[in-house]
Amino acid sequence: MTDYVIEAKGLSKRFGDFQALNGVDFKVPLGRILGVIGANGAGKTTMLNAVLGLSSYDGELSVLGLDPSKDRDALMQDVCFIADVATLPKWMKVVEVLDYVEAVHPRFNRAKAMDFLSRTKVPLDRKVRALSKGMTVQVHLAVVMSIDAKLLVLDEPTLGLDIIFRKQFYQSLLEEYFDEERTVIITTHQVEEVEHILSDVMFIQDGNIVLESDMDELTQQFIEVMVSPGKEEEAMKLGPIAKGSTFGKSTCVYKNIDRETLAKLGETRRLGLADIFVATMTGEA
Ligand SMILES: Nc1ncnc2c1ncn2[C@@H]1O[C@H](COP(=O)(O)OP(=O)(O)OP(=O)(O)O)[C@@H](O)[C@H]1O
Repeated sequence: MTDYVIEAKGLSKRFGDFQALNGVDFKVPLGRILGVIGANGAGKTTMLNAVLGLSSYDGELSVLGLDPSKDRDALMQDVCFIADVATLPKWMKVVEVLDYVEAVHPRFNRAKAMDFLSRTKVPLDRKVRALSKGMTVQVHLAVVMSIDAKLLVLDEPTLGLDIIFRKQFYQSLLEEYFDEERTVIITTHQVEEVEHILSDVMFIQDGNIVLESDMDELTQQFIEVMVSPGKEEEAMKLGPIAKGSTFGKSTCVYKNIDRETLAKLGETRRLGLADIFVATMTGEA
């Protein structure tokens, strides 16, 4: 077994003429919660599908020491995932879904799933077909969170869920599911809701990884300055990575420039993940 849960080298995916993933290299260590952030169509799902052995790819890829393109069955013993299109058999009642998973998956903990569902309004005797969109996702999450897996991949897991459940979900993911023996990968556009649980982050743009960092390090690196009148020229000389304006004052975002230097230009503040993402991708503060 390698030290990394995932190791990718030159990982590529092409759909006809279109290069969806462009020879990316990355490593994901054990015991981390990685957020994969990118605009629509950036290549997040394409990357996760390769990791899960759901699609072919070029390049080298090892997941839990296995080759996902060849060893998918073995891999699925230790990997659990929820795709951005949550699908469950529509003809089954919720309780039958639990019966089914219990019968086929040796590491499924039914009591845990029941506990999870007891915090929702999902009726166990209702057919999946008759559940609301959010309830279907809740059932799906209850199932995957109750399987003892080494790698959990969540592609837009909270799509269609109300804000209260979304908060509860991420809280229980952190407090009840996650431990240092597991690794979780999450993609979501609701960056503000996950940033407090992430240990690492990866930004993807047009099939390339444009940033990879430890969360703590990342938030230390970026500082926004609301530039005081008369300091604009000085501010530009320090090479901001993004510019904008707030209340008629210009704002600049800097990467890796110490706070004391920047404080001479105006009021400074650290940025959240969403702002760092926008500044990095668009050059706008
Ligand atoms: N089966 C396919 N055939 C052709 N092109 C595809 C296919 N699947 C994905 N693509 C293209 O690859 C690119 C990356 O898609 P992907 O689904 O990985 O994006 P994403 O980052 O997950 O986006 P979103 O946030 O919108 O879900 C897109 O341009 C998409 O149209």
